[in-house]
Amino acid sequence: MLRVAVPNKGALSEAAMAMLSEAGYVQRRDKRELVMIDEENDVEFFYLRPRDIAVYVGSGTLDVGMTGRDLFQDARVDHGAEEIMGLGFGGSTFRLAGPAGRFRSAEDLAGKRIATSYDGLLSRWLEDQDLPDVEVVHLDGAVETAVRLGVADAIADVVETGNTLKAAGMETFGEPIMRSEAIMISRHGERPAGIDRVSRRLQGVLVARQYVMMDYDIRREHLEAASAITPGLESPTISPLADENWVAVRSMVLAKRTNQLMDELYELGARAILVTSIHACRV
Ligand SMILES: Nc1ncnc2c1ncn2[C@@H]1O[C@H](COP(=O)(O)OP(=O)(O)OP(=O)(O)O)[C@@H](O)[C@H]1O
Ligand SMILES: O=P(O)(O)OC[C@H]1O[C@H](OP(=O)(O)OP(=O)(O)O)[C@H](O)[C@@H]1O
Ligand SMILES: [Mg+2]
Repeated sequence: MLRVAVPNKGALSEAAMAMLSEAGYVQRRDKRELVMIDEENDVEFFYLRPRDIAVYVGSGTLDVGMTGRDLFQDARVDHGAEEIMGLGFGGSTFRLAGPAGRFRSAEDLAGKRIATSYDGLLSRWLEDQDLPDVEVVHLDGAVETAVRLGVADAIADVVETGNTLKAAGMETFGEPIMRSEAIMISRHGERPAGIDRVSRRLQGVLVARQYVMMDYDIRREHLEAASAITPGLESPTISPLADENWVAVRSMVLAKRTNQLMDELYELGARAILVTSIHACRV
């Protein structure tokens, strides 16, 4: 049975469970359940702190897990586990910040104290910088308050909307240290049985969320131009119509481009343009 780690709380938890449900897996209904066996799919889910998931997978105790890329790199278990796919949610940046107007670039950090909950990530970044005498101050959370309370001069933290920083009178400076999203990690070495099936299912969810199905009729002489507008993932499906001067075309397109593509196709002469959502798919 494949053993999969899922975030039990925090920013990634609900989206991770929603994605697994969409991929056809049974998820826990009660927050107190720590393990959930999905007999039919031969998978066992363990609900764990997202920060600990890299440790379980990295040590080989669990086969795969969902966590944040920033948390994975922070755990420094890169020899034990590897990222196998991005999951398209939980996006954030990991950035330096300080009191508004105090720092202009990372170079201004020489001799300063930086508070963070991600010491592994910050220390690794510092190793590549030429910044003498920087002290890393570990805090468990709410690091935005560290400067006001005098335990640090700057912070390095997760920034999504930036609202938390703003409310604390802080602003970011320098380039982001990293860009993160939820990822799937797998233990190194021999690929656990069943892992390809799980990742194919999740890939299917990602595609079903991003794409829609577009159908339209077009005169044969415009088919080539229309196919160039909607090339599909592999190539569009072309079906004959009763009127042999016309064909029906079916193609997957990016949902966010739907209206733009319909405009272009209409102007080319396409008619009866229909868009339907994709409930599930395997690509
Ligand atoms: N707005 C956000 N706030 C916090 N984390 C976010 C946000 N958006 C995405 N994330 C991601 O969620 C993960 C952090 O999750 P979580 O907040 O559960 O961890 P934590 O801060 O270590 O735990 P806790 O807050 O329970 O102490 C990281 O991968 C982070 O990049
Ligand atoms: O840019 P924003 O959208 O405001 O989000 C980022 C904030 O959210 C996280 O805190 P969290 O809620 O996890 O609390 P914590 O600091 O105690 O971990 C993170 O540490 C930032 O404080
Ligand atoms: Mg947090």
